[in-house]
Amino acid sequence: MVRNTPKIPKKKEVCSRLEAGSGSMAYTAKVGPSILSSDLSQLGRECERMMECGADYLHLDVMDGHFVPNITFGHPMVERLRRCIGPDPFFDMHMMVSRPEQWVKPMAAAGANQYTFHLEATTNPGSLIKEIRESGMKVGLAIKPGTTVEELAPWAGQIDMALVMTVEPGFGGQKFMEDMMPKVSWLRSQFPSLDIEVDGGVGPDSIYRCAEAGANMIVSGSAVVSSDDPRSVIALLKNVVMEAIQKRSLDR
Ligand SMILES: O=C(CO)[C@@H](O)[C@H](O)COP(=O)(O)O
Ligand SMILES: [Fe+2]
Repeated sequence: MVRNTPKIPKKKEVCSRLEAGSGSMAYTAKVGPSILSSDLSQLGRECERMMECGADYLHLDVMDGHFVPNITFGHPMVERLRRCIGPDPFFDMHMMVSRPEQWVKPMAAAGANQYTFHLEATTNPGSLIKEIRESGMKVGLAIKPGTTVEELAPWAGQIDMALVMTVEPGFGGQKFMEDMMPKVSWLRSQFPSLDIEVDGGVGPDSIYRCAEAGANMIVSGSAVVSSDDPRSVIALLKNVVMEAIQKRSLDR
């Protein structure tokens, strides 16, 4: 797919943009359960349960049966969920869809907070980023395991979050791909203030590698949702990431 790419921004440019935007260079540890593995007939209740157990945000997986071989839900469900759960929980929409441009406005109207699209799904990331921002949402940019991090880098100065997939998108409950960690480390070294999310097979066994590599936004589906004690799993994931962030700041 031919993509219109800008030059890779220098570290300093990204930092000053983020400093200007947020007043701080610090990124924080956040855990966002993916509700894909939960009982979707009880979506509202499941989301409330996750927030009560200490989730920082909710990661909502939208699949269109075309970009990935699975179907979940779309903006009408998100709108209902927003009404049911209230204005506070942050909705990170993971848009595994072939035409991400199509759903920006409907998702914004439905109450989404962040629109994370796949780089592989568009020929014009720049105009999509602009449109998402103009719709009042934060911008996330995701890459599948086969996409290099260098392809994402030119956009890093314009996005709020980079999502490094640690499984092939489409299904929950898959095995964590440790060989994606160099992508996270590279992004963290080049863009020290960027929010970096990992998604797929992340749980108590794999969190140490994610945290050490530099991920700070942790999506966890089956490990959290299917646990007898989701509160403890969320707390563990968050603590491991917080400690890694602290260590990194002391090493600087
Ligand atoms: O986007 C996806 C899968 O495509 C993820 O959000 C998964 O749903 C996470 O679930 P686990 O792999 O943690 O079970
Ligand atoms: Fe996801």
